[in-house]
Amino acid sequence: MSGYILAIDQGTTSTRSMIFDHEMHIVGVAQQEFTQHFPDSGWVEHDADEIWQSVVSTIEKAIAAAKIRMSDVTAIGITNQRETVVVWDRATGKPAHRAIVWQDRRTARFCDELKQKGLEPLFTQKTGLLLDPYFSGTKLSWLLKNVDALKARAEKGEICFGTVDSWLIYKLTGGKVHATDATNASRTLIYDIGENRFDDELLSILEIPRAMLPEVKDCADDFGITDPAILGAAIPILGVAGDQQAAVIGNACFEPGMMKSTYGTGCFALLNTGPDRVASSNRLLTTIAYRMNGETTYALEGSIFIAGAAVQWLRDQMGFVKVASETDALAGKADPHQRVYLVPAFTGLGAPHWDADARGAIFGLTRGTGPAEFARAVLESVAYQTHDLLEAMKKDWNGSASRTVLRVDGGMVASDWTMQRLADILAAPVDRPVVLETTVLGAAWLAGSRAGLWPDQKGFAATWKRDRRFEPEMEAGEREAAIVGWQDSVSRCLTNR
Ligand SMILES: Nc1ncnc2c1ncn2[C@@H]1O[C@H](COP(=O)(O)OP(=O)(O)O)[C@@H](O)[C@H]1O
Ligand SMILES: O=P(O)(O)OC[C@H](O)CO
Repeated sequence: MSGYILAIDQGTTSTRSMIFDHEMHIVGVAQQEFTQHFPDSGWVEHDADEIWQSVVSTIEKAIAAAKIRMSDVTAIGITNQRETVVVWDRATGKPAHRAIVWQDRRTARFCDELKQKGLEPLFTQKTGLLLDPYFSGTKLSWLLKNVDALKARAEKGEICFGTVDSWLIYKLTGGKVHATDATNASRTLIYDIGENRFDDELLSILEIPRAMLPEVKDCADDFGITDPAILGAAIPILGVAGDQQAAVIGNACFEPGMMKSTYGTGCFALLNTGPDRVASSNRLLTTIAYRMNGETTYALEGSIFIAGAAVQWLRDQMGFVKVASETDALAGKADPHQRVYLVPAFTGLGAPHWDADARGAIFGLTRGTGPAEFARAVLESVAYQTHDLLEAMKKDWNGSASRTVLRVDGGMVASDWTMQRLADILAAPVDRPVVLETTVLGAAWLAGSRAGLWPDQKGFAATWKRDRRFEPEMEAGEREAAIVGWQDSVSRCLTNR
């Protein structure tokens, strides 16, 4: 059977479009970075129009690279940076403000105020999230309070709110569809993940008009048809998921107890808990892993804000390496007798600490410490942070996570040294798949299976292939001492103890 799938991965720093053939092989790729705006300390914004242009341009280039025509594409899947807030004029499609990015901390004080009013348990019980600026709700509330006339216009239905997926669906369909999927909705802080609907009580607390919200659909669903005036063909959009959830799907973590961890800019570990909505007692998030055929599958999530970004810091700010891949060999040369720890709290700490005011620090420096020890500390910090997440997951989920093999993906898993250290620190095997582009594969599978072109869930899971399993090799005493040193370092950085 012929027919191609176009998958769009709209990430935090770049947009990627990929064309897959009917055998699920990648036959065309295009990637484009776009501008990061930092208008104030802790603020991060994107130009939604620039994002849209990057999507159109990478689609065209990917189509050209695959040597096909747009009309050869059977269906489109979209995956995206989550939580980022876009508001636009329903009639003209013009953004009403720059998008406020998930990393933006401007609503930290507002979150504190809501916590002081004792509202966090209510938000957590309904949304599975915490009152942290990371999520969309308080950012949207900020826009409604600070952009002239926005609230009045939103109440009249003239303004649309959406995460980046909604924005792209709206643009691709020529303004005909204002929708999102359940995974993206589950990150907004206004969506009740048990009832599967936006919640009036939370909307009222955050003063968000219902008239501006998108329709929420399953991940494999009908999200409209592209406007031929834009891409030259009318193609159905059949799959949508937030990028970390798409990685769960792409890594075929369909069974309860299966877990993936993605190492890109940040690191996000998700444990499939099946139809059970597990409430965390250890500051993890409860979120929607996917919703298919109206049935919700939940996950426990641990979110780490800085993973590969620390490697970029080593390269760009410290100048210790020229390219990220050099860190692998450099870390291997580090003096085994020095115990140097980097706590990469550059933008605060995420799970399980949720300390927006914590800042990074390095411990254990000696006269002999050099670039190799820094490189090792950077790569190890990823392993230690994952360890902390998994410990929290074990406590939350009857110890079952301890029996799980971790499936990994993302740019950083190319580093063998990091993957070996991860297995050592976790004292558990780590499986690296052949296809590292699991996020985009997940979005493609949602669309491809809905189109009847790709295998069903079981058939797709059977195609997952391991590139390499990293088995733990570190001696138990050494591991325990290393973890104690890490935990001591983290405790010295926390401001919310
Ligand atoms: N060989 C490597 N060793 C360590 N880190 C790497 C390596 N290759 C890429 N990275 C890191 O991985 C990140 C890129 O991964 P990617 O999955 O593309 O991220 P994102 O989707 O968040 O932009 C960068 O932060 C980069 O520093
Ligand atoms: O775009 P990424 O890969 O950095 O992922 C961002 C996450 O979705 C934020 O929650």
